[in-house]
Amino acid sequence: MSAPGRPKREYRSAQHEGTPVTALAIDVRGLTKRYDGRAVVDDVALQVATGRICGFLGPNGSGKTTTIRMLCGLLKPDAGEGTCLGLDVLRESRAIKRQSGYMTQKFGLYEDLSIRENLDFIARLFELERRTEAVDQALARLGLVERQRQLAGTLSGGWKQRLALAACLIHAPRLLLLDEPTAGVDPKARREFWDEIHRLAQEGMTVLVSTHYMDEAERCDELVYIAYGTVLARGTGAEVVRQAGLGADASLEQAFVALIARAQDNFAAP
Ligand SMILES: Nc1ncnc2c1ncn2[C@@H]1O[C@H](COP(=O)(O)OP(=O)(O)OP(=O)(O)O)[C@@H](O)[C@H]1O
Repeated sequence: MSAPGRPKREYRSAQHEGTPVTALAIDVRGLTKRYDGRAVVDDVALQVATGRICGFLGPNGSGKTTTIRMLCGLLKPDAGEGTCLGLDVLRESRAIKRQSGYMTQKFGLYEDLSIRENLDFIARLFELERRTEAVDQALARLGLVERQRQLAGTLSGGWKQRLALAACLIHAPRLLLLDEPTAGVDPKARREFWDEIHRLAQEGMTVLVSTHYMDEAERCDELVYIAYGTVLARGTGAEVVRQAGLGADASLEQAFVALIARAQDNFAAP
């Protein structure tokens, strides 16, 4: 786990200057979403301090994507309340969307546009005033300058993820919601991606990132483990291991296996 006490600089963004920085970038409780009468997210509470990297883990279908989509205002919760970036998740979802970057599981950019054209398109959607400058900054930040004319469809998985992250950053958000951003990406590209996430957090960006990779969980400041739509454990790695009822020398993977075994007894259909 990265050092919890590391100093933070405020993530500066031209678009959101003057917006107050709240101590908790995410502060929600009771979040619930039902489909066909079944709660797929059930009374979830999440608190993430500004500038922290929170790993969001859980088995397939446990409710991570649904939770993330409720946080960024793409999905209306059936119940729950709270704030993202100090904005009400129920009433101010438009403002939350403008100040957060959401990276979906699937590459969502245009394969027949170049890297630069994709970023320019996103900048237009956000109606950015200094569009060229924003695109240039995103290209430079993610090391994409030399490839800017390359068609997105011809990029490898790792470079696609870089482009997707650049697109998330184009409007200088203060919160990143990343849904399995490195799925299927090779270890070197994953490591570089995470180095960038840490640089952003050092500048004050808050990051909620879902992942199935244990080495990525290790690189988070804190973790939330969810299954059956319910939070089973949260805290630092050591705290999660303790909550799983294991000794201090147990791994995170062992902790998750123990937590899910316990949850199966409580939640699984007979
Ligand atoms: N629009 C929908 N209609 C009906 N059920 C849905 C819908 N969206 C999600 N679900 C169900 O909600 C549950 C949680 O899905 P969700 O995608 O949030 O899980 P997840 O933890 O992100 O999974 P994964 O790790 O596989 O991405 C699943 O059982 C899924 O089938």
